[in-house]
Amino acid sequence: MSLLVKICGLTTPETLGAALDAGAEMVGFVFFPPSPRHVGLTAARELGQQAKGRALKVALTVDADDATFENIVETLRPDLLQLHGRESVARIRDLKQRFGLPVMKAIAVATTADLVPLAGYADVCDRILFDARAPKDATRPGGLGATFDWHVLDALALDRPFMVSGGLSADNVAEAVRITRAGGVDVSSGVERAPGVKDCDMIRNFIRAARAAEELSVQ
Ligand SMILES: O=C(O)c1ccccc1N[C@@H]1O[C@H](COP(=O)(O)O)[C@@H](O)[C@H]1O
Repeated sequence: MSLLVKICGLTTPETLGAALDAGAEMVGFVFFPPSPRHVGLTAARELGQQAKGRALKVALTVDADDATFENIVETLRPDLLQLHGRESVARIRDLKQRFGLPVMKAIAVATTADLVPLAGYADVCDRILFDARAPKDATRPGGLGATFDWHVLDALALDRPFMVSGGLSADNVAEAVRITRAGGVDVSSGVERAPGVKDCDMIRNFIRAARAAEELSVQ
């Protein structure tokens, strides 16, 4: 199966256009006010219209309430909800029932102990995202450009599609795919000039590097 590439934290028509033109399968929009990539609802509506039918639109939230989800669903019309907080299995079940959308749960990883809750989440989620665990004093649980030890996933047995993220860039994406055997990769900081400032060339380079990794892995 081909590798899915997700470019996350897009905030402008130009950078979204670069991701779409370069063939990203998923484009992510961050709805988390403390993030430098946070998008308001008006921008989300416009970016959503631009991406419609060209890539899956992913709404990233962190422990959001129902009213926030209602606004996001109404404006962005997401194809996938990425839950990047401490959402419980019960909360995810409720969200899936309420909005009828597939869910990708982010699991914060530093050691193999972080994989313990996975079984419960795998039961209810459509996809899992393994991301680097943020430091305790971080202002956000992701989007920090930090990697984790990909070998933590060595013994992974998961009956759900999964992606990896955390500090990926054009320079390390091939190695991340080789070690984790992930079906998808997700990047934000690694295609930015400064936090929240995406760079079109870096987006294109990342997607090119991910495609090269894909070719190596099928040989
Ligand atoms: O991007 C953010 O600001 C963000 C905020 C809150 C939760 C997650 C966030 N980003 C996601 O984190 C991973 C890894 O990002 P990076 O490539 O290391 O910068 C990715 O899924 C981002 O979309």
